[in-house]
Parts: sequence; structure tokens; C-alpha cells
Amino acid sequence: MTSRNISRFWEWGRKIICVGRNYADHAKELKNAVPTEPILFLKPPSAYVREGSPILVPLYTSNLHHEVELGVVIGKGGTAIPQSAAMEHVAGYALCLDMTARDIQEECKSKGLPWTLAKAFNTSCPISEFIPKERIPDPGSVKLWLKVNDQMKQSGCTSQMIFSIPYLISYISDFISLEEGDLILTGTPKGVSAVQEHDELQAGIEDVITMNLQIIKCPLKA
Ligand SMILES: O=C([O-])CC(=O)C(=O)O
Repeated sequence: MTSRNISRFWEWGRKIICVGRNYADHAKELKNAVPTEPILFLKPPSAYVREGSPILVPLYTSNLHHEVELGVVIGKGGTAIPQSAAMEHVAGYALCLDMTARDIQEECKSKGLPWTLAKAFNTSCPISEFIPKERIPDPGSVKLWLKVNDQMKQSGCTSQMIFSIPYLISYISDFISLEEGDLILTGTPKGVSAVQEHDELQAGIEDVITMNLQIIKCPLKA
């Protein structure tokens, strides 16, 4: 087995824990209540896709949305981590998208069913390269943006998050032990919108990183 290199966490990390509705302006744009406790869901590591490989549109959706997010890469595992120690468990960050089949999610919501097929399909988690912790000294105050075909769609700041990164690490680890190589997606600011085949997506963390991705209609069931 190759040794675990945190800068390639997507090759061996075991889970992706996502936080829904962590920005009030996004919760409101989809007419959802602003949460009083974090809303969690999971993506499998098979959802990862890297810059240079396309984002696939599953055949079962006609409303695939982008959601740009700050991802937190766990460097040291733990259970019931206190907020005061939470940042010691962070190895770094990644710029991430939480691709969402919005029509399927709406259907699942209306039936009270889980969001799995809306959120966890192949290529539903595009990620940038690993960003070492030192490059983002204040993750609670970075600007995230996303353009579709050069048009700005999402622009927000992590200072707008309802639940902070230390709070989320502590909260999640009370229920789900965090392990080295896990990724936490911290939620998306407002401006989510539908993408089509051949759209060009560009996303960034201001002054830190940008990434470019392309959308391709999936020839197979995703
Ligand atoms: O699908 C949604 O709107 C929930 C979500 O992932 C987010 O708010 O980041």
C-alpha cells in the first residue's frame, strides 16, 4: 500500500461529510428554513472528481446545480472533539463543489426520502488541489466565488456561515468519528443555478486558488 499523503486525500480518505443550509441567504433562496442545528449528509469517495476531468450530468436529472463550498481536510482523527481543540484536527482545505440534482432533491424532500441520488452520484464532488492550512490563516473569513461561462453566479464569504468550522468539527465528531483524510463540505452561499452540457465552470477562493471544470452529459447511468 502506498503511504498516505494528505495532499492526495481524495485517493484514500474514507468519507465526505456535507453540511446543508449553512448560509442563511442560500437556505432562503430555496425557501428552506434557516437551521438551528447543522444538517448533515454524506457523499462517498467515488464522488470525487479532479480538475481536468469532466463533471457528469446523470441521465436522471434535468436540473443539475452547482454549489461552491470551502472543504476542510481532516489531518488528525477524533471523536467528541471540543471546539477549543477543533482546529488542531485540520490539515488544510480544498475548494469544492457540491453538485446537486435539484429536481431529484425536491422529489426526495417532498416524499421525506434521503437525498442520496441527488447528492452522491459519480463526480458530484469536484475538488481543487489540497491547500495547506497555513495558506488560509482565517478560514472563517475567505471569499468563495463561482462563474458559469464567465458569468458570476455565486459570491460569498465564509463569515456568513451559520455554524463555524470549529463548531462543525465538534458537532460532527460527537456522532461520526472523524478520520485522517476525511473532508467536510461547509455549505454553499446563495446563487446556485442550473448547468448544462458544455458549460465551463470556474470557481475560486479569493487570493488562494482557482479551478476550471467542464460539464458533460453522462452516457451511462451515473
Ligand atoms: O442542497 C442544498 O441546498 C443543501 C446544501 O447542500 C447546502 O446548503 O450547501
